[in-house]
Amino acid sequence: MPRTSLSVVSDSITARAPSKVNLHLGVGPRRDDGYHDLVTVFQALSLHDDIRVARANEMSVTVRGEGAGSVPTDGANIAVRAAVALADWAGRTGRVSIDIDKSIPVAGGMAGGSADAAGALVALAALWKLDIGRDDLAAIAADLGSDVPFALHGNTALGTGRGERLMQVLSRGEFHWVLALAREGLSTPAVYRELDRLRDSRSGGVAADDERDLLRRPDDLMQALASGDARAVAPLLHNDLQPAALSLQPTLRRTLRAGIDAGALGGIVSGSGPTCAFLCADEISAVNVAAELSGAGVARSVRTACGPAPGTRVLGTPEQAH
Ligand SMILES: C[C@](O)(CO)[C@H](O)COP(=O)(O)OP(=O)(O)OC[C@H]1O[C@@H](n2ccc(N)nc2=O)[C@H](O)[C@@H]1O
Ligand SMILES: Nc1ncnc2c1ncn2[C@@H]1O[C@H](COP(=O)(O)OP(=O)(O)OP(=O)(O)O)[C@@H](O)[C@H]1O
Repeated sequence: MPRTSLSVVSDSITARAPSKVNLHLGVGPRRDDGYHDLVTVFQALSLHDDIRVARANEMSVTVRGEGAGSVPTDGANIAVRAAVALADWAGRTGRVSIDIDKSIPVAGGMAGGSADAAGALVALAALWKLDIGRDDLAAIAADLGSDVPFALHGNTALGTGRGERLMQVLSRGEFHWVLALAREGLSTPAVYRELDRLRDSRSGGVAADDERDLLRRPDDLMQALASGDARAVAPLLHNDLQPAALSLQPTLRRTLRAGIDAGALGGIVSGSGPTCAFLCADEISAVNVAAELSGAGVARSVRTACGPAPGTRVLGTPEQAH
């Protein structure tokens, strides 16, 4: 009988978790708890991390790949926090090894840590054969971080609250992206703080009317996504955090300009940045834009990716792992 991965995975399970870009990110004023209400449209991208878990004598985590040197390998790693939270829910000890293979840039605004948390949750739920419903898993995910529920969900979704409340958005076809990875990361709380500072310095804060505008649902964008027309989507890309990210890393302006000059339909800072995401007309255009951006020297490295990608899932066969 051929050896299937299910026999392999009785000892270890690997989950694949997507990155994300926010096609629209409307940010309300700072709340009393320090968070900001959002209205955001997430799209999951094919750039992913793989998270492998196995039974062990004690909890451990290793990280390799993109930016591995700057990721903690102790209890501060969000995948470890996810394992502890799921073990608590299940009333068991969390003695597992977690091995993370990163492709998602660290502190890049593409929810890399959130992907690792989602990957640990899904892989461990399978390893421990937990009978856990989608809602309980989403609640644990939301406690770990605002982007973690979307990393579980994948595809394209409207996020509200702090980004953890999700509704599926209809998106037709495939969108082709080029990602320009920056040399230095940006801290998410620092970017939100910079947005508050810019707003306070300009107008003394956010007025009630502005607040309604900031948190308006982007219906035009949602229609464009349903039509599958990248040319209609591109001019509707919007990120309220972009001015704050540009204020903290002014060289990103040059990156955004270079992507448009190279032929992208539109470009945006991804989430809290500093990764810049460029939407292209098709796969060939994306390859050309990526080549030109690489040559322009405005990024540490350049990748192509497709969206929407599925949510975090267990890799069932060895073939699927490629
Ligand atoms: C920028 C985005 O990636 C857009 O999807 C997310 O809003 C960030 O989500 P995340 O990294 O999962 O963030 P969390 O771990 O929940 O929060 C980190 C910090 O970001 C800020 N934060 C995050 C989410 C939110 N809706 N408002 C905030 O102000 C807060 O300072 C918070 O302490
Ligand atoms: N598994 C992990 N992967 C990456 N970073 C981690 C991980 N665990 C903890 N961290 C810490 O979290 C910080 C933020 O990393 P992350 O890659 O999630 O940022 P991000 O992609 O900008 O987040 P987001 O897009 O959700 O705001 C890192 O600087 C790192 O110290």
